[in-house]
Amino acid sequence: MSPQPLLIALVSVQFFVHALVWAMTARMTRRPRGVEGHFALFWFLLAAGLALFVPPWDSGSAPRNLADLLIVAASMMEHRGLALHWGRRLPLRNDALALGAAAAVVAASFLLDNGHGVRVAVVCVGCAGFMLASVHLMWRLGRAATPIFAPVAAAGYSLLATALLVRGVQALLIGSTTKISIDAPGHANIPFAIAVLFIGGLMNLVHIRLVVGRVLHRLGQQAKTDELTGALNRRGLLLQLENEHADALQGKAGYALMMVDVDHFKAVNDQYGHAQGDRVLQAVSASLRAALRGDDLVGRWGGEEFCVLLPRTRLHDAAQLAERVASRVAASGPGIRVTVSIGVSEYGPADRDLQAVIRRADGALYEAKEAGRNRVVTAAAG
Ligand SMILES: Nc1nc2c(ncn2[C@@H]2O[C@H](COP(=O)(O)OP(=O)(O)OP(=O)(O)O)[C@@H](O)[C@H]2O)c(=O)[nH]1
Repeated sequence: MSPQPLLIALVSVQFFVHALVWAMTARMTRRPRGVEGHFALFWFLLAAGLALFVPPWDSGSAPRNLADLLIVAASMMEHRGLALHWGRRLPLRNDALALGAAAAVVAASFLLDNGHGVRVAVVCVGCAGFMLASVHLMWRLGRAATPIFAPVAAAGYSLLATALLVRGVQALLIGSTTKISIDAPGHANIPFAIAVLFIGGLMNLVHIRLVVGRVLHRLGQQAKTDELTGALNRRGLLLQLENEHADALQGKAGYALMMVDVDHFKAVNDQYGHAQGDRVLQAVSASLRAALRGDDLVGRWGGEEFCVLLPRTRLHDAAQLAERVASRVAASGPGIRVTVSIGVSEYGPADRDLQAVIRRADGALYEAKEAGRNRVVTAAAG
């Protein structure tokens, strides 16, 4: 056996292993139709396509036509996976049409015995087309989330697509006399097989980077979000507060804080039950967000207490916003009506640490409760 089929067999086994790993990932994440499932299918189709090149059949035989189609279908699955990653749901019809067109050309070349050149051109142009569509996605949608990775991956895919297009045109022009392809009969093109292995490894790295990045991003979001209300949790809001405070200490614009506490919430729970209480908390959180401005951040501070960060806001304006919040909550919903008490404070130049600003808002909230609830109390910076 010449080293060529052996090398192709090794590359194919390697790609089957990639397929297995992605299939396991899709199973673990329960996303068989998600990005992971698409990548599993991509690697499987590619590995199966390559496996068909291993036996030393003559170029133009049916298995090789099938291999070409499998490789084009693999590119389609990869493109669909990448599109899903960036939140695009592609109409399957378009891809099926592209694949159908490729199948028709391959079948025609097979029936007319037009041989090697046309088939190679179909594979190259088909794969390059899907790759260029992926480049478009990476550039348009991926850059915002990963400003370095997406352009680098897009550049890599563009290079590969260009090489494939050049090869496709060349195969058409030179026809079956070309000796570059892995299935050129009797031709041991070891560097080509090694290049396929190497490029495959890089593509798998792209897939791993995308999926791991997304999982980490989702975990990061979950760690900062309150599950019940969808607002930031205490940790998430504290991180933002610390940033805002650090900016204020460096002389940038100050900020104001609101501590918002639902009045007599224990009575709501006692009277209507915990589940209804939960719904009231969700409604209060939604009212807070609806009453505030785009930059303001709402966090659930604990239990039935919310904290709101108002960047670049002075005490007077914060107090007006707090009145708006209180009336919005009191007027909200056809369900159980509740009121809130609000303590407001602002950053002052003497506040070396964030806790001082929080303590003042807490103190003002306590005063609002003491004064009879359903009101706003402000605490000026010392
Ligand atoms: N349903 C529900 N209740 C909660 C949750 N977290 C805390 N609570 C309840 O919120 C209530 C808070 O009661 P208190 O601290 O006495 O305050 P309050 O009844 O609102 O009285 P004031 O604040 O003084 O007006 C307790 O009964 C807690 O069990 C939650 O996630 N869901």
